[in-house]
Amino acid sequence: MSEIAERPLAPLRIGTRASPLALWQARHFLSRIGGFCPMLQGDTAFEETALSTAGDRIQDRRLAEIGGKGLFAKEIHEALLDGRVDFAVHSLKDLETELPPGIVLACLLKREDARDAIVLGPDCGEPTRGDPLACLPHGALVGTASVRRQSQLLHARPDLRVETIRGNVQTRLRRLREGEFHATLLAYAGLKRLGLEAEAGVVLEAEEMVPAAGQGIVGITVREDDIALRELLHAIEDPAARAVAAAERALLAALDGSCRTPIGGHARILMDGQLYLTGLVARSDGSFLLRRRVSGAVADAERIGRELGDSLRRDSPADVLT
Ligand SMILES: NCc1[nH]cc(CCC(=O)O)c1CC(=O)O
Repeated sequence: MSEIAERPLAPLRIGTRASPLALWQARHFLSRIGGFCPMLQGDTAFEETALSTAGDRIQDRRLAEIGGKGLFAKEIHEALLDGRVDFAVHSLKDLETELPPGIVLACLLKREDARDAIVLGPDCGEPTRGDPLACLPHGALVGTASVRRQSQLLHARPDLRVETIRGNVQTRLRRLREGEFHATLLAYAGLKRLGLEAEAGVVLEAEEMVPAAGQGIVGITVREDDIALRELLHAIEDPAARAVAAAERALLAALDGSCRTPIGGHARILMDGQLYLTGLVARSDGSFLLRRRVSGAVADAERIGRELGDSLRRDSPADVLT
């Protein structure tokens, strides 16, 4: 056994990004684990390390331009592998599908609402019943850095204009209030966790705006050889979150799009016990959009995801998935 593997269980060192949302998620996880394991309750059980990542430092460009999701996790993976932290808490949607050797996704927490919400600025209409996008005036400027949200918006409403806006949730809301944009789209899960759900003007159904794979799920990574911690984390994992995440992440991996490809993936387990997976591939400008829904046994989640990904890939024009 390595030195790292022989350390006592407490204090556990937790690695997280420094944003308010990341810190909320880290503390939420700590309360879950403390509730399960009395030895890990209270302030002395954990040490929190807020890690600054390249994704957080570079704020003026689209993620797609600067290298995508890996930017958030790279420094966190390194801290894990060096033994500076024992586990790391992530928004699953920001975590690449293929983790570096030696790191495993040991635990997924129960999913928060996976839908996207429209946050309306001062110049927008009131949300109405019926068409959820009707609150956006003709030609409205929508701020988002997500090609997935952009493509689906423009497909439904070609009159809209989209401009890149990044930064954490609070920064985006401030810029919206200052009148830089008519509206922005954010994950409803993030708003709820920050106590900002009242900001959501309209919550879009997953069929209207297919969420990102893993949206609303918090995932915990650990070193592969940390068997004791993996067992503990396995015990608090939400099996439904594991199944839907497996389907959505297999879909994403099979599509193998670049980080510039708009891809959506959303799975649910319904009352009949079956897993339903919606996948989406689009062109950023909305001129092509393909959405497909399949279902199957929960135990086959990964295969369902892979097969849907393959089928979407087969039926998409060559320029979309390059
Ligand atoms: N890419 C940033 C990010 N990563 C996770 C969330 C929200 C929380 C979640 O999806 O679990 C957000 C903010 C957003 O997309 O509005």
